[in-house]
Amino acid sequence: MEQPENPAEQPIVSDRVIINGSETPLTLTADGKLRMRERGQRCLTVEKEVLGFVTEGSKIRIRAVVKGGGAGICCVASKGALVRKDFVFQPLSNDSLNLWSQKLRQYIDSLGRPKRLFVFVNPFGGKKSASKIFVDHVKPLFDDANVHITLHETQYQLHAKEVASSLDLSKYDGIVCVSGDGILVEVINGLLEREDWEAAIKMPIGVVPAGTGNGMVKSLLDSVGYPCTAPNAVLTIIRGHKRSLDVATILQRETKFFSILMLAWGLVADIDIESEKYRWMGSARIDFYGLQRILHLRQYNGCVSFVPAPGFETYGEPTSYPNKSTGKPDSCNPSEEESIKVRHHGYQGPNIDLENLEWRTISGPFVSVWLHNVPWGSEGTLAAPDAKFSDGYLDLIIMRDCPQLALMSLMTGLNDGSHVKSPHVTYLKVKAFVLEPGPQTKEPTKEGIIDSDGEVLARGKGTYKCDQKGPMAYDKLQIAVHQGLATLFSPL
Ligand SMILES: Nc1ncnc2c1ncn2[C@@H]1O[C@H](COP(=O)(O)OP(=O)(O)OP(=O)(O)O)[C@@H](O)[C@H]1O
Repeated sequence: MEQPENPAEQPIVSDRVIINGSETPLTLTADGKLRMRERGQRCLTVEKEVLGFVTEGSKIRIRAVVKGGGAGICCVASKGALVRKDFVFQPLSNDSLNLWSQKLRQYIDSLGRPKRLFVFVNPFGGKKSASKIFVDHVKPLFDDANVHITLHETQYQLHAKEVASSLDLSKYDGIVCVSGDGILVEVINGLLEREDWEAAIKMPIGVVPAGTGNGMVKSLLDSVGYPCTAPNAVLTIIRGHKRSLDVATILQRETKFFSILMLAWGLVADIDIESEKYRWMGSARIDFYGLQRILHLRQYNGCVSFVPAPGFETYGEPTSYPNKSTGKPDSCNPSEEESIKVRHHGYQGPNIDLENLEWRTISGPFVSVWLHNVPWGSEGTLAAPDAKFSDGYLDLIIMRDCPQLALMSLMTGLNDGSHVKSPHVTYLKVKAFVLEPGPQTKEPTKEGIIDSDGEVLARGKGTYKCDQKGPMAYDKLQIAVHQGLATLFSPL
């Protein structure tokens, strides 16, 4: 037989086997291609298409996912629905069976895929469909890939954070959240409050979309053109590729919160949080309440300061570090038990000398101030089209003023990211940020809401449900980014 010149195409094992009753050559090459000649040449890319395999007596069953439609399984395109398909072959001898089994195992093991996963399922997230998604998609695919899973259903708010803060991580190769972004944020915060946070935060985390806001998994899958579906998310985790993710530390005096998605103040926060009173409308509540907010547009006094990323140094006016005195007492400080007090054993935020950086400032009034770590805020909101997972910067989207009609068309541009091109929008990247929120311009007795990753951080005076204080006061807060601190399972 002619030997290929390319070392990647060298056979690891090659033998005649029986497929569908006929004897045929089967080869596994060093580049992980499984080539079979059964009614024409066929080829499976192990890395992409093979979930796992089992030996059944004298046969080997390969569990794979291939592009739907049957034909052309060679080199499956990255887009398009994948379907589960088994390929069964029978080696001609016991020695051959053992060799195939050994070489396939070795090849799959060399891919560094996770074998033991801790899986959170939030049965109450989104449309309460996480348990069904787990049974229909998550468990079957992990079983096919021989991944051992430890299931944990969250029973109350902050349960996932509590578990992540004390979990024996040596038993797992990753943590999976079958949920929305809320559980993912809890897990990150739980890992970072551990004494061993430096090792703990390296634990890869996967997300399977099952919430209302699935911005992180949408951002991951969309970055390679995959639709945001549960099977695509599970396949991503099985394949075991990883990427790092920036983590932003939001700090206000004694209180901190670790954010991986966004921070909003003004219009976006008001729509997100105040529209909760229309929850009975389903997802239409955002459009309905958004329109109301635009028709009765609010502007907020205040000021934002930031350390711009290279290339954005001309935005705003120069200023000095605006958060030198963080110890000042505050009359509207939240109660003890509501505060996320600084924990001296956990992660304390990035080690950046903020005082000696070049700060710039923009003064209000503002319609909206929005910071984003990843492109998608939810499955339908491409909030920050240029955001990168681990560039060490947050994308800052500011709107100071905007005519109502322009604002309406701008809001519809949120689903394709075109809003950032509007002349009413300032779009830049920052390394650190200080927000000094003020009251509404037309109603100075009323303040606003600050929202991060779906959590209300602060509710100012006269806001919706302002008797329920958030963990922070409606006052100056600081954000600094730690480049690539967390790790996610990612398609590439
Ligand atoms: N058993 C439970 N009952 C009530 N709330 C829970 C439970 N388990 C988790 N939670 C809370 O549900 C919140 C939302 O979780 P999840 O990430 O699944 O969805 P989401 O898209 O962020 O939010 P939404 O609830 O709007 O779907 C989390 O903040 C979490 O603390």
